[in-house]
Amino acid sequence: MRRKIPVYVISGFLGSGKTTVLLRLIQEYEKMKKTPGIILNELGETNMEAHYFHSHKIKELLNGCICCSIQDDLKETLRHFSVLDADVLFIEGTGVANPNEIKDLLLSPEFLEIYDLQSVIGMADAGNFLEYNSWLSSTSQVRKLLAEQVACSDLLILNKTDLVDERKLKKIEGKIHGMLPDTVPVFRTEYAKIPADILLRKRHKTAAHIQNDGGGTVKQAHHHHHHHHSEINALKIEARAPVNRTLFEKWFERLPEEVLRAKGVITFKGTPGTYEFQYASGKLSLKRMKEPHQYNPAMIVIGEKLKHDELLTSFHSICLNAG
Ligand SMILES: Nc1nc2c(ncn2[C@@H]2O[C@H](COP(=O)(O)OP(=O)(O)OP(=O)(O)O)[C@@H](O)[C@H]2O)c(=O)[nH]1
Repeated sequence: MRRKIPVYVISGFLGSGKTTVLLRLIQEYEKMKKTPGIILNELGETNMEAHYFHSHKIKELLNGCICCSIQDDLKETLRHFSVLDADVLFIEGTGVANPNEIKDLLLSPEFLEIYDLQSVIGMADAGNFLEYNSWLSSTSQVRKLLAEQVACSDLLILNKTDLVDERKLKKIEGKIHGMLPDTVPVFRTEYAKIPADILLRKRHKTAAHIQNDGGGTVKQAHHHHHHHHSEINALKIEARAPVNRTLFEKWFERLPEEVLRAKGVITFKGTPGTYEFQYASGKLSLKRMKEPHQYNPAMIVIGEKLKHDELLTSFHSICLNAG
């Protein structure tokens, strides 16, 4: 019989550090001379981070969430990966995915024969955790989603600890412990730096999630899952010409609060090269790209009840027409 493929599921809210930890997981497997397979799911229609993964066995599932609208695509992809020569499979859901759905699929009779779920690695963003959990500054949709993502973790990484002080970290840990069983370890990290043996350990106890019907066949436990992200969506904005850098940065400072995340690739007037950028935890970071790439400058903006027309108009007028 073929050896089961170990699988890690990476979960966590928008911008919490899932891709950062995924790149660490890939590195660890490459050190062991093993070939990782990756399933990457994005809410937006384009993956603006494809250059991180160009030499890997990767399947991108775009424009929807594998926990609901494109779950059939995930099933198809899992069938396809099972015949490929990958030593391990990493699944990164969108920042609004309910990881229970992915977990249940992996534990269903069809995939239980092929895959061996090692761990659901949950990422929490210390920079935003209290705000996203507060009824004063967040919606019930976001709060429920966060709680579900945390509760489903086999390992919880409290990331971005550089963005908050010790007092706040203790408060966040208190909340997280209240959402998790005592057996689930919580680790503080910056840029998801965590020892490999802690990260890669098999933590998922499959038996806890399945029932044996006594006749030798394994039945999936029945969960009632909820989708808490119907109002969180993505918008692609193309930058048809190089933009004024100062105005570009100002545009991010003035974004409406419903914008939770953005990422993309941009060129600036009077500056050579192409820049990749990330907007997460309310902060914009820019980095000049070293390698040649295949992108037309554009960004994916993600948020709750985004006003598409307003964002498009403001971006085009501020960035393209002025300066
Ligand atoms: N300050 C700080 N920034 C971090 C840390 N970890 C990751 N980041 C940055 O936060 C941004 C988002 O990180 P990602 O790893 O892309 O987050 P993600 O969860 O994959 O984001 P989504 O694409 O929204 O799902 C990037 O600019 C990272 O470099 C950290 O510990 N501290």
